[in-house]
Amino acid sequence: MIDPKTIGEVIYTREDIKKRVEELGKQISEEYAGKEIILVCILKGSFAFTADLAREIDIPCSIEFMQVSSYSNGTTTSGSLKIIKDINVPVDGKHLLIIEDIIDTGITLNNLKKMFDTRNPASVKLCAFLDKPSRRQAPIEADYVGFTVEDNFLVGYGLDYAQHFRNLPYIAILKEEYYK
Ligand SMILES: O=P(O)(O)OC[C@H]1O[C@H](OP(=O)(O)OP(=O)(O)O)[C@H](O)[C@@H]1O
Ligand code: HPA
Ligand SMILES: [Mg+2]
Repeated sequence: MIDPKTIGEVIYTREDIKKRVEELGKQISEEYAGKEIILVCILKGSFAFTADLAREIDIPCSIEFMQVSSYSNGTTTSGSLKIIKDINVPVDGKHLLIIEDIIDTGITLNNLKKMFDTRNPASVKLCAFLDKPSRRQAPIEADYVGFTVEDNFLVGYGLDYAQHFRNLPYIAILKEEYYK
C-alpha cells in the first residue's frame, strides 16, 4: 500500500477540471463542426479525461482505445514506445484526435503521431489535458491543451505513480521525497 501522505499540493480541483474539460469540448465541437472524428484514447492515463471530454463533444464521433507505455514503473521515461494494444479500425480518410492525459518529454505523442501519419488519415490532431513544456525532448506540441504545468511529477485524474492514484478526482503533486 502506498502511503497517502505521498500526495502533496492539489493543483487542480475536481471543479477546475470540470470547467476546463467543458471549455475544451466546446472548442473541439466548434472547430470540427460538420465533420466526424475518431477520438483515440491512449490508455491507461487518458481514460478519465477521454470519458469526460467525449461527453462534452456534440458532433458525431467514435471512440477507439490504444494502450502504450513509456514509463515502465516509476517517474522516468524509457525513451521508447511499447504498443500494448493497437486500435483495430482502419483510419484512412478519417479525422483523428489523439487524447492524452499529459505531454511530458513528448516521446509518447511524437511516436504516436508519426505512426498514425503513416496510416493515411484525413487529419491527426493532439489533445492533452496537461502539458509540461519544460521537460520536452521530442519536437511535438498539442493542438488542444487543458493546462500548462511546471516540472513536478503529478498524479490523479488518470495519472499514476507506479499504477497508483489514477482514481483521484483531482490533480496533485507527488512529493519528491517519496521517489527521489
Ligand atoms: O511525454 P512523455 O514523456 O512520453 O510522457 C507522457 C506519457 O506517459 C504516461 O503514460 P505511461 O507511458 O506512463 O503509461 P500509462 O498511460 O499507462 O500510465 C502518460 O499517460 C503519457 O502517455
Ligand atoms: O507527471 C507525470 N505523472 C504521471 N505520469 C506521467 N508521465 C509523464 N509525466 C507524468
Ligand atoms: Mg499514457
